[in-house]
Amino acid sequence: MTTRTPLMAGNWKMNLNHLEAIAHVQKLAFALADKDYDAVEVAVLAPFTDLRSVQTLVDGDKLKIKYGAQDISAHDGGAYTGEISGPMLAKLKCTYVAVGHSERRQYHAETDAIVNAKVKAAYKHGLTPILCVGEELDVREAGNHVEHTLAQVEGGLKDLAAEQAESVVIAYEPVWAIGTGKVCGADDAQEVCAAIRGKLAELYSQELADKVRIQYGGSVKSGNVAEIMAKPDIDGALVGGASLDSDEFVKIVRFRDQ
Ligand SMILES: O=C(CO)COP(=O)(O)O
Repeated sequence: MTTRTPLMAGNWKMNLNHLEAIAHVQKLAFALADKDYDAVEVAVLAPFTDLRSVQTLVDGDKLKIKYGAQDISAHDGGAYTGEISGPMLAKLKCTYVAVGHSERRQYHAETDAIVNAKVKAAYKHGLTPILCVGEELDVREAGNHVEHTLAQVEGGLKDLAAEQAESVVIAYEPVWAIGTGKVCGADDAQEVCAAIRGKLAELYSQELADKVRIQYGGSVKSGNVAEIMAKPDIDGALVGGASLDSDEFVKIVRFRDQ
């Protein structure tokens, strides 16, 4: 049985300017410094305009906090107004990049083919994609949530070699639980996360599936994180709203202390 280090990542979405980002990361670093948090990996997914400031702080103070972006262009460079490329993110030493977040799928019409191209762009430039998947409410109500989510996993990883896929992070984020306060029950989240691991075993191997970290995201808070993290196939959380409050995010990172 492989041991997977939990990954607790804050997705700031379109919040915190670069000055607020510096203050926020400083608070996180201070609050996490008094105790060894090696057992949990902590990351922030910041707006593009914050990344240089976050990099300077993390490098300068040798912080263990990892950082990354919330999107990546499928293209390496050129006439793509408003886009940010993999080489640009790599130059800023980003570790992670979220790909296929439901808000990108919904508001920017990202299809599985686009998401797949972005996953490949991330690997091409040494970034680890956090591939976001999950169903809308009507899909869950129709009982098709597992099938729908697994199709997104398969589409996102299409033609990806095992050497790459073994380091992917998959975030299961049921759309109806995002920003709504409606957390998916821990057993329901486990059901889908276990199915995702099963799909990875089918696509690659059980050994690879056992290595991949699968996060849950959707209204995660300090009050529900321990129950979610107790599930065998859930290896971390992708936290939106609650990651903007440094005290609350620190409590989430320290879910084991509860
Ligand atoms: O979308 C999310 C993280 O990517 C979840 O957002 P909330 O934690 O605000 O529900």
